[in-house]
Amino acid sequence: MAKKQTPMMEQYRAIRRGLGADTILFFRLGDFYEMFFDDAREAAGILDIALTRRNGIPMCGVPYHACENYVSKLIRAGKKVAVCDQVEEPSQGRKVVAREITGIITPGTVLEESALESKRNNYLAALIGDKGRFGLALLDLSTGDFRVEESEDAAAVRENLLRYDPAECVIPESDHEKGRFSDWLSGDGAPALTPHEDWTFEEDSAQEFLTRHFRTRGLEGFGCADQPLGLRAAGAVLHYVGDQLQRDLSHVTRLRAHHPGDYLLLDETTVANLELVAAAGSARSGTGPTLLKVLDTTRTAMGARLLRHWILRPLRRADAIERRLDAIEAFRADRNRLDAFREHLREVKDVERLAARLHSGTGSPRDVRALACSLERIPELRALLDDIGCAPLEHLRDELCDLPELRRHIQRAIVDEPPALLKDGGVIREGYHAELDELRDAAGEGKQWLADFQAREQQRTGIRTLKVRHNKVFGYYIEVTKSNLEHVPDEYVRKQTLVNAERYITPELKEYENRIFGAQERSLALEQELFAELRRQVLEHTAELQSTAAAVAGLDALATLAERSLLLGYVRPEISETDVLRIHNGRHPVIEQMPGAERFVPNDTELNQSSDRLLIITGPNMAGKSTYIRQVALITIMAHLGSFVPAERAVVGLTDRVFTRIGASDDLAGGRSTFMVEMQETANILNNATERSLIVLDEIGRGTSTFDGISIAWAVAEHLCRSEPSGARTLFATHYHELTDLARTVPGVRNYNVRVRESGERITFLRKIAPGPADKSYGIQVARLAGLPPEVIRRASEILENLEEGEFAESGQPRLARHRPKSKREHDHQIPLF
Ligand SMILES: Nc1ncnc2c1ncn2[C@@H]1O[C@H](COP(=O)(O)OP(=O)(O)OP(=O)(O)O)[C@@H](O)[C@H]1O
Repeated sequence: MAKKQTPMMEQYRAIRRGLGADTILFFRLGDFYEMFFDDAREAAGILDIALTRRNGIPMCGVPYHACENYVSKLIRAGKKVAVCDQVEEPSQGRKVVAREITGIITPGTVLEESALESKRNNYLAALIGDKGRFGLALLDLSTGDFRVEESEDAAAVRENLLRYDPAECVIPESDHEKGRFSDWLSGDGAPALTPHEDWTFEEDSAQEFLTRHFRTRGLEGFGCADQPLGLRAAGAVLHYVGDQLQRDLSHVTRLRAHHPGDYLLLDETTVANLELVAAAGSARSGTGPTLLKVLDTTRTAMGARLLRHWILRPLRRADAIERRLDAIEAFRADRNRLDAFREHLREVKDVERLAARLHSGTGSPRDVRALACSLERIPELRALLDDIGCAPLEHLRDELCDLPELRRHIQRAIVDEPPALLKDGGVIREGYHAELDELRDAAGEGKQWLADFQAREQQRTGIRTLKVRHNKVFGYYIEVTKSNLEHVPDEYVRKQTLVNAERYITPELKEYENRIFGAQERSLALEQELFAELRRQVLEHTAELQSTAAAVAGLDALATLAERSLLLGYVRPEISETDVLRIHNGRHPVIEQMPGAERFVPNDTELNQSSDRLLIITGPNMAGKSTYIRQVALITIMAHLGSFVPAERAVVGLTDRVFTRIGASDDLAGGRSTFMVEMQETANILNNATERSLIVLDEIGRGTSTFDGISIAWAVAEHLCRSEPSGARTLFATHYHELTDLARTVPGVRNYNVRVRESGERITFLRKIAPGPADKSYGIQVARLAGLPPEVIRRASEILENLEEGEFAESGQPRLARHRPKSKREHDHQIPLF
């Protein structure tokens, strides 16, 4: 386009040039934020708004007063939004009004309520790798949660990063250029990537940023001394958020060190396979049943976030697990107390995010009011824990602060139901501030005066339809319809002529108008001042509010687990330092809750390293093999997160990782076939399992030819049992009956089958696990149950018989075409290979 640019477009381009391709520039023009060029094309699609053209330039826009929802939508789509405002009043003679970027909102730093999910954290991550070690920092700006961890185990760091599911990840610029970490941070639901200057990740810079932020002399007090890389990542986070984005960080008061060894590691596949927080095939917040859904009856958003976190990061230290179990036990001991406690929790709002919003300056009068209402519940919560006699709960109780003076102050200051926006006024309660009351009286009297004035003028002029009205241009005026014009007094000053009426003012009216407006304006300004002061007072208590929020979250999660355990019939697991996993009458926590499902049949499990190391589970299709092996994994995970478990008794040895290889799924987008995915997952397990791991394998080798499949499955099973130091405890569900022979040759292998009862052509699923291999597959019976047409079933039976009788052609292929006389048995044994 050879057209000369307008000065405004030049200004736009100059500002846009400084921003990355993943950022959309909101450019303020009058009452709109406009987007141009590629920004406009992309945003119009995401926001579902019209894309137009002016002078050939693609553009779209959103009204400035409603921009929050649009920003939230873009952020949820993984975009960053730079807001560019006019920073001076337009004046004559100026070609273009000055504009500047006044804020950048990114997926990892957004605080707008509409962009956040109340029941999950919103993390900004930073990642750095150096000399074979990796450091990770995670900040949830919406709550103030800030943590670091470090490890030389790249896979563990990657898995942990994914567990936190960050919305955005900061990495050093040079790593980004080299494409480092790209395989960690790509794919569906991957975080927005933010390359950030290398020097901010250096040790010296990190030291400076962290000590400056936390106002400490050194970093020793954080207990992160052994995590220099974690601290470097944390430094970069502080620089990015505080210095580059200029966001308030004063509510980030703690940095916590996490040691990957303290947690049971769950990889991405396992989290998905076991449907811990999202149902199979569903997006991030899918709708199907999950473990989280069964367990989450939390009463507060803080509790919900914590419980989710516990499920994704179960513990690995017995003392920490026992503390949670003790707390649940104590809650369970008194059902009335538990119910009352949970009832009070209902009234506690999201104190953590309220405090963060107030820090960022976006907190509304309703937020402050909600804070006071929440604080009001604290004394009752504390009282309910007074004689509970359980150290972990007493510890949490002592962290609860009700800040009575602050609470009373807020209640005195703010009306019961404040408006959403401060600028609407009516936020501060009557009687709180004498001057405000006077101003409001003056404004109120003014309004009364207007009513009286109208009545008086009607009377005086005899014009019954005379009205005192108001608009933005003239302020207050008197309106008289055309038919009454002859009665208009001389002192009325005409301001405007309409088709049917004339508009007038009088000096008296104007004088009162000034009084009313003056009083209204001053009272609004005063309200804002008073509110700002109140907010300052709230912020002085940030530390107490945060510790209260953390304690409420913990208490809510524990009380929830107690309530669930009572309602769903769970027992306290016995945590063992040994390698045993012994479950008596265990159940699948999710399947047993499915509405309309058959009554769940409980089953036992015995796994240990010495004698029952690898269980081969055979049985017909649909018998319940997958359900059984998942249930064992889920019970193990539940015990580690400190929950009671669905069983009559469970002894759970401490476990370092749970691996799963379940089902077949193509990764078409990633260009990997079913079999390739399966083998890569298996390789990951064989390479990383330790003698402390639990492995759940469902149908290995199904994605290839039968003989290849059996051979691979056999070798994998042998390897798992034999190789040292691995020898993880394994559950192996399979249709390959050949594998049951492993029990004869490899020590530690045990056969189990899921029993069915056969009566004639019918089979009944008993859902019971019994020692020994299954005798046959019943594939055809299950196919009949599924409704395959009778002729297909008949023909399959026939082919099966041919196969069983060794009807092979010289080529080695079964003579499938051969038909048998009708009188022959139609349904019989399948060869185990089927
Ligand atoms: N112990 C049980 N009690 C009650 N119902 C069960 C039990 N185990 C499984 N089921 C039900 O049986 C269905 C089939 O179970 P599952 O998928 O585990 O079978 P499978 O043996 O793995 O089958 P396939 O070999 O075809 O994959 C489940 O969806 C569940 O509803």
